[in-house]
Amino acid sequence: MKIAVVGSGAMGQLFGARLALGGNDVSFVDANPQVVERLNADGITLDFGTGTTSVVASATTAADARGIVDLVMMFTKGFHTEAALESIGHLVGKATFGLTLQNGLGNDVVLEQQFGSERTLIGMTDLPADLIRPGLVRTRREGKVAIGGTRGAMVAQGVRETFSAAGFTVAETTDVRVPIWEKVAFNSALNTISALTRQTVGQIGTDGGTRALVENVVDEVVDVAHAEGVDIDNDRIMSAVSSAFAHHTDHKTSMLGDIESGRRTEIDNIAGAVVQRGRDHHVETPVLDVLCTLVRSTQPS
Ligand SMILES: NC(=O)C1=CN([C@@H]2O[C@H](COP(=O)(O)OP(=O)(O)OC[C@H]3O[C@@H](n4cnc5c(N)ncnc54)[C@H](OP(=O)(O)O)[C@@H]3O)[C@@H](O)[C@H]2O)C=CC1
Ligand SMILES: CC(C)(CO)C(=O)C(=O)O
Repeated sequence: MKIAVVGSGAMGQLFGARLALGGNDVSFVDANPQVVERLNADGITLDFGTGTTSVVASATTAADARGIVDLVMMFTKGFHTEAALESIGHLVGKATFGLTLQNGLGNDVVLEQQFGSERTLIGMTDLPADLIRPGLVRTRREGKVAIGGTRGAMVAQGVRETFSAAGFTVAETTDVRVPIWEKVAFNSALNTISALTRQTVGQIGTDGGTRALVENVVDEVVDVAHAEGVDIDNDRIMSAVSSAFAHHTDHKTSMLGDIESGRRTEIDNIAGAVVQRGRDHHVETPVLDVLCTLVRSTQPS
């Protein structure tokens, strides 16, 4: 499959490298010319903790990217998706699918403007990626992806098979909104708390205070999701959280990474989007309200 990964940071490099190692024709697109240069010069090395794997990479900025692709995989931060999609319009043909596994809510709406609802694929991943430097990503093998279509799951089958063939664990799902919202619950808790306390995922798990806060946030997101008609499950979310505490011990969440680098966070795409939907449904989210306010006041304006 001919795939353009748009946004070649931690996750773009992880997924693009694994899909390339799986035999796909992957090109990387990024807004930062220095990232492009490093990827072309050094390729990408994935450090799984138990060993490393390397692959050559072909990267460009959007303006230099050429050729219609089968799949555009979005891995910018949520607030950059619209501009990034506009810049790669020339790679999109009538048969091109768009896929987002970005965190947060509302990514489907942005992709549908470019690909139409028939060709928009949405989903989630709980694989972690830490960008040590462009071309070196620390990650883990434990984790999965879930992929579905905004207009039903059938159209997603071919893309799911491509991911399976590249060695990803692809979760079975009848309603892809469920894993997306369950991941939003997970991120609303772990990403905000890590961003504010500067703790790694493992440290949040060993601190009784932050562990309790995680449970409060998850309860609130579950209430909002149920009000939206999405049947997410508190026990399943807490089990994913426990697994991250055990396996993703040293991982700094992407929101903590952003705070440490003085960059804007995805607070409005993740926890802020839940608060907004809570308001729409008259569901109170007092803990999330406080966390959102604190993260917003911590990030650069
Ligand atoms: N890191 C993780 O462990 C996980 C992250 N996610 C989600 O995946 C998504 C990506 O996260 P992550 O990889 O960590 O983010 P990064 O910030 O590492 O990577 C995003 C990349 O996109 C680039 N970019 C910005 N604007 C554009 C544009 N217009 N066109 C092309 N590229 C652009 C950025 O450049 P610049 O830096 O110059 O802005 C950066 O290189 C987020 O939604 C995140 O929540 C999901 C699961 C796990
Ligand atoms: C914590 C993690 C890795 C969950 O998989 C994540 O989604 C993030 O860092 O944004």
